[in-house]
Amino acid sequence: MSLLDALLRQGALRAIDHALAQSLRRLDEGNADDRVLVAAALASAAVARGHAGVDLARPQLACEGNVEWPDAAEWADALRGSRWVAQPPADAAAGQAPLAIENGMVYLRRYREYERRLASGLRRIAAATPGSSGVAALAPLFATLFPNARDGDRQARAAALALLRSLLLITGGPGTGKTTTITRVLLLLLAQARLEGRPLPRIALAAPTGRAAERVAESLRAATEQLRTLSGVDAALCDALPDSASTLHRLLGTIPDSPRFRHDADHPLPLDVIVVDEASMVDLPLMCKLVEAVPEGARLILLGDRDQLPSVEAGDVLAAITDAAGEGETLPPAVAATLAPLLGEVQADDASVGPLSGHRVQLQRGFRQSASLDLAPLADAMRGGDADTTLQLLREGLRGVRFHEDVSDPLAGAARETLLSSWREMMALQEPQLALQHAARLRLLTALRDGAQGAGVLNQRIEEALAGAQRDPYFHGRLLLVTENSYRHGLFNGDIGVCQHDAAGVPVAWFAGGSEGVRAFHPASLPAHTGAFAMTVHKAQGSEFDTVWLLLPRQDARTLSRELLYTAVTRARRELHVCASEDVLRAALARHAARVSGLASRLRTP
Ligand SMILES: Nc1ncnc2c1ncn2[C@@H]1O[C@H](COP(=O)(O)OP(=O)(O)OP(=O)(O)O)[C@@H](O)[C@H]1O
Repeated sequence: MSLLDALLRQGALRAIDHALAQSLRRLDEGNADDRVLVAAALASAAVARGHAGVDLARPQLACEGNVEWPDAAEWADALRGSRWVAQPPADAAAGQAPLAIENGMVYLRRYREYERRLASGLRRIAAATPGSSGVAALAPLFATLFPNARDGDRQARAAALALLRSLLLITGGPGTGKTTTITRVLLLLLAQARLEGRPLPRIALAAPTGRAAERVAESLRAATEQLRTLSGVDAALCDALPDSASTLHRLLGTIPDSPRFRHDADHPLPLDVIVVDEASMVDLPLMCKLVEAVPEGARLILLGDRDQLPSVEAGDVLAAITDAAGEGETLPPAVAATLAPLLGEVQADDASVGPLSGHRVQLQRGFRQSASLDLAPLADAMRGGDADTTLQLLREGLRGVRFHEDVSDPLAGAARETLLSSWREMMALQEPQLALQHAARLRLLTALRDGAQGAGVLNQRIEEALAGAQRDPYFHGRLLLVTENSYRHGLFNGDIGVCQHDAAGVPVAWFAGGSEGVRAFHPASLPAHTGAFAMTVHKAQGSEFDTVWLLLPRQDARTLSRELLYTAVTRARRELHVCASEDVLRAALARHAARVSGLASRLRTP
């Protein structure tokens, strides 16, 4: 039996992966090399698992078939001999063949092109260097904004570097001050333009989801209010800071029924500074399209936490870019000299390892300390995959963290009433705004979408417990999660709403936003949505809740990883409950959600 047929029989391939291989087989009139067909099916399967392509040395990452895989070198030779497989030089387009092979990876042509175009776009932006002549003149304002600049303050380093870089990555965990820093960067750029008599830069702030956009805008407004309290900061410049953020899709301008956007390389964004928050959630195609739409001479600043889950779609783009940019511990000597009026003496060396080195600053100190939750040691242990420390911390107890060891159903037993009573409180509210605020208090997060411990079943059980088996599908107090973007409604994947019945008993779905703070929709007119009392960790990315209950599955599952755990626990603001067994925690922490991608190596090439 051929390898392709064996994989199909084992159910290891999706119908669509198999269909691609079959179409090549038919075109070759039955003479096709089985290894080429399997590579085609795996390249397609790989994308569905978030990889840019299939690594021939690690095919099991794309598909879990129980087969003997071909030797990687011989497999690559067979592919190079096929008319279906292009072997383009690194910087050249792949031509018309449906597959491309490069550095031991086989790609569907489109994804190889996204990767190549993204790498070339990022190198283009990184290579443009804004003038450094006005830097010293900013020293007084800089010292006001960053009083600890000369003591190695990372936020100050990031802000200073932003003045000299067109491409900058500011990475850091929750509460390390990414938004605070970017607000000050934007103020400095406005002040610089003012000092030099130039028009003020046109600035846009964007995020991959509507919820993440709302959150960053909220933090930016708070950071701006803080700036107004500093003496020496011009209120007119504060007024010129952005006070809203949009989704990346909206920024780029969706075209109905088209994967293209209104803004692209031929119609670049009419902007000078583009800031993208939660960049870890941006996938390969979207990041490629964004970067191509950045006009010549404009700045692109990416903010994110590289230890969080990568995007659901093909990518892990932020991780690849940060890998290529290096740790950013030191500055190149010329940059350090230029920034000396702002930062004092900074460690410098010229161990430049590629076009992106010196374009990243990692913020390290967490500022959002909660009096009730001591999360940092646990988040650090999970991020590093340290299972012993994680278990020890969970068992010994940290402030605000409870470990429900071996509990696999928080809706049974002692926890049930704790969870339900909070939601019942929300159901008793009549004010949509208050109910939406209450909704952010508690969330049950699960690693799985399907099955008994999946978000779907958990929601059904919670809804039944709250409103009965014969419940109105839009009962008063039901939480809703939007699962697709709808520009018509202004509702986006990940938005949370609450149903309430008006005085006449008519159900209305309320969402945050609009001039009044809340917007009303008829439930029947909503875009695709589900219940939201429980949700997957993936869907919770970009949101925070006062109390998080994290449920891990009874058995290890492929979706579990240290990134998933880290993302889940860092959603909690005040209280975290973890329901898991030791075995599953260990298995999850041993796994990386890393994605196969050639982007980092493309970005290291000068
Ligand atoms: N240098 C600082 N000194 C004191 N407080 C700070 C400093 N930087 C940030 N903060 C405070 O820490 C909190 C978190 O900051 P901020 O929202 O900028 O972090 P973030 O990294 O953007 O967080 P998120 O994880 O939500 O994206 C805010 O309350 C902010 O005022």
